[in-house]
Amino acid sequence: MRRTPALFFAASRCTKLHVSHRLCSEPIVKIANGTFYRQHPSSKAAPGQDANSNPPLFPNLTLALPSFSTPYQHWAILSPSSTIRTAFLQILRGQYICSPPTARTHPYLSEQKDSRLRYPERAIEYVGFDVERKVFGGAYLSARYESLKEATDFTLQRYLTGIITMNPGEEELKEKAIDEKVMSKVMNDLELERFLQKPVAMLSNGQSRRARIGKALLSQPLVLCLDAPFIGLDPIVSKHISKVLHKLAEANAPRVVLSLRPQDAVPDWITHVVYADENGKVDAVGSKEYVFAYLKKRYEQLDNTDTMDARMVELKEVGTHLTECGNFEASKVSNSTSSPSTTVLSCDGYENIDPLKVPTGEPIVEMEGVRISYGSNSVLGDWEQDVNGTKQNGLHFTINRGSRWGIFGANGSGKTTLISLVTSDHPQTYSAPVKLFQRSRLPEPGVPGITIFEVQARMGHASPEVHALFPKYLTIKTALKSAWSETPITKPKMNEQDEKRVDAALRWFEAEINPSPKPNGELEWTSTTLFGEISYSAQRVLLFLRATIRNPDIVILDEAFSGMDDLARVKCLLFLSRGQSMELEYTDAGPKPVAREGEVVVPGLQDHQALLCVSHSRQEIPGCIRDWICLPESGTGPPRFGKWEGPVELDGGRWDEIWDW
Ligand SMILES: Nc1ncnc2c1ncn2[C@@H]1O[C@H](COP(=O)(O)OP(=O)(O)OP(=O)(O)O)[C@@H](O)[C@H]1O
Repeated sequence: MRRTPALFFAASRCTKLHVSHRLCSEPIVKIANGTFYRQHPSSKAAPGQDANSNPPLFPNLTLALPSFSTPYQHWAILSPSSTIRTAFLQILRGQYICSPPTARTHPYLSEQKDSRLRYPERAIEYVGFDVERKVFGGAYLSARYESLKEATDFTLQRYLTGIITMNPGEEELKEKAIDEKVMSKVMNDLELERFLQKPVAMLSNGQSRRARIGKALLSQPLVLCLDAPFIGLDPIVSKHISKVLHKLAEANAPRVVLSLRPQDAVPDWITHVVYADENGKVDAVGSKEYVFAYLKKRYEQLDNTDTMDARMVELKEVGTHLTECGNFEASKVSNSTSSPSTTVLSCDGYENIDPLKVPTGEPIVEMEGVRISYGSNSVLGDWEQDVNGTKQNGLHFTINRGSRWGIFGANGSGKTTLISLVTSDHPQTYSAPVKLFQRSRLPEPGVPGITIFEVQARMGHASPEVHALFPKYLTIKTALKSAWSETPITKPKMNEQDEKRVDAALRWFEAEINPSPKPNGELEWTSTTLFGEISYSAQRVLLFLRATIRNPDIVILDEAFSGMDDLARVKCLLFLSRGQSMELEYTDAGPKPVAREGEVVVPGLQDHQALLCVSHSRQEIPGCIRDWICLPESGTGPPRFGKWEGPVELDGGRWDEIWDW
C-alpha cells in the first residue's frame, strides 16, 4: 500500500485549513518531507548485525503539530506495530536521525522564555507503559507483599516529587518543590490523592499507570506523548482517563499525543491521525475523517480481492473500528452468519456455542473464606458471599482441573492479589484458608505442607511483574528453556522431548520473535539473540510461551497479551488452545484458524490443565474461557460469577455481562 502524492496534499491542506485564526503561531513540531533512521543511514552494519536493521522510518513524512489551533487538533498515531508507534512519538521529541536534518524543526520551542522548554526532549514528555514496574524499582510479587519496606520503597508522594533519597537536604527539597495548586489539580484529575502515602511498589497496574501520567504532568511539559495509555486499564478507568486527557488537551496544558493500537477505540476527541503500517510507512495522515475515509475505502477495495496478507487484515480491522463504540467483531459475526453453511470460528478456533465441553476434574485451588487486608484497608474478601445457599464471609472460589477461568474486575479490585495467592507469592497464603493441589502451605496432621517449589513447578505464569524482572541478558533459547527450571537463571531439568518442544515453538514463532527472521527453519538465532534485544511485543510472546509450553497443571496469564502486536496476539491465542494442530490463514474476513497437517510437538491446552486469565481487553480473552469471576470494588458487595457458552470474541454481549452494562 502506498501513500500517494494526492494523499499527502490532501493531508497537509487539511492540516492547514484547520489552523485558522492563529495562523501565525508556530508549530511545536514541523516535519517537511523527512525520513528517519535509528542509526545514521550511511553507517555500516556492525559485525553480526543484519544490513537491513536500519530501515527508513516514516519515509517522506510531512506533518505539523500546531502550538494552538481553532478548531482543536488532537493527534494520535495508529499502527499495528508497537515499535513503530513508539518510534513516532520519539521522533516528535527530536529522537532518531532525520534526513535531511533540516526537515524536522521545533519552531515554537525556540520562542520559549523558560530555557528548559527550548529542548524538544524536555518540552515534549514521553510516557511509555512498557514494563512499568521497573520504573518503580521493580519488585517481584512476593516482595510487593512483604511488610518490611526496602529503601527503594518510596511513597507515591515522593515518586511524584522526585525526592527519593533517604534524607533529602533542604536544597533538594527546595529545588524539587512543586507548586501546590498544580499538584492538587493533577492529583484530583487522576484521582491519586488516596494513594499518596502508599509505597509505589504496592500500587496496582492501573494505579501506577495514573501515577506515571501524573508525574509527567507535574513537570508541566508543552506536549505529553502517551504510548498506549489504555493498555491494562479497565473500561471505566479508560473512559475516565480519556476524559481527563481530553480536558488537558483542550486547555493546551499540555497538548496530548496518543499512540493507539489498531484494536483500541479511537477516543472521540482525537481529531487527527497518522496511520503507519508495521514497517513504518505512513499510509495516511490528516484529519480523522480523512484518514478513516481513506482506510474505509481501502477496506472496501480489499473486500473484492482474493489475496490477503497479514497487513491487509490489519488495515481491514482498523477500517471497521473507527469510533469509541466501534465493534468490528459483532459485524464480523453478523456478516458471517448470513452464510449458514460455514461455521464461524473465533480466531482461536471456537464456535459461538461451543459443543465441546472440557471435563472438569478435582479441585486444584480452593479458597474458603479468604480475606486480605493491609491494616484497616481490605483489598479482597471483605464481603458476604452466597455459598450453596448460605451466606459466608470472605472469598470462596474453587478452580478445578480442566476449568478455564477469566478473572475480571476494575483496576485495584484485587485480581493480582488473588493470583498471588494461587502462585503462593503472597505471604498470607500461609495463613489464609487456601489449598493448592488439596494441600495447605503449612503442614496439617498427617499431611505435609506443599512447598513453594512444588507449587511453582506445577504452574506457568506470565504477567507484567514476571516481565519486569526477567533477566534481559538471557538468550532467547535459555529464556524459553527456563520454563523447566526453578528460576530463570538456574539450570533447567529437561528431556529430549522437552528440547524438541522448545525448538518447535521457536520455529513456529520465529516471525514474531526474531528481529531479522529468515524462513530457513534454522535456530542459530535463538542462541545468539538476547531477550533484551528483541521488541517488547516479542518479549511478551516469549514469556507467554514460557508459561504454556510445558502444559503445566495451572496456566496463569495475567495481562500476558497486553503490549503484544495484534497479529502476534492472535497467533498466541490460537497456539494456546490448539498448539501446532491449527494455523492461521489470512482471508478477507480476517485471520481464520485452519487445521494443519504434520507432526504436533506442542499441543494446546490439555484436559488436566486449568487456565486463569486476567485482562481488561476483550481482544485478549482466550476463546476457551467458560467461567468468569468479576471482583467488586472495595465495599461494593460480593464478586459476581458467570458462565459463557462460547468465545467472548463472537458475542459482545458476553463482555457486557461482566461489566454489567
Ligand atoms: N503490599 C501492599 N500494601 C498495601 N496495599 C497493597 C499492597 N499490595 C497491593 N495493594 C493494594 O491492593 C489493591 C488491589 O491490588 P491488585 O494489584 O490486586 O489490583 P488489580 O485488580 O490487579 O489491579 P489492576 O487491574 O490495576 O492491575 C490495590 O488498591 C493496591 O494498591
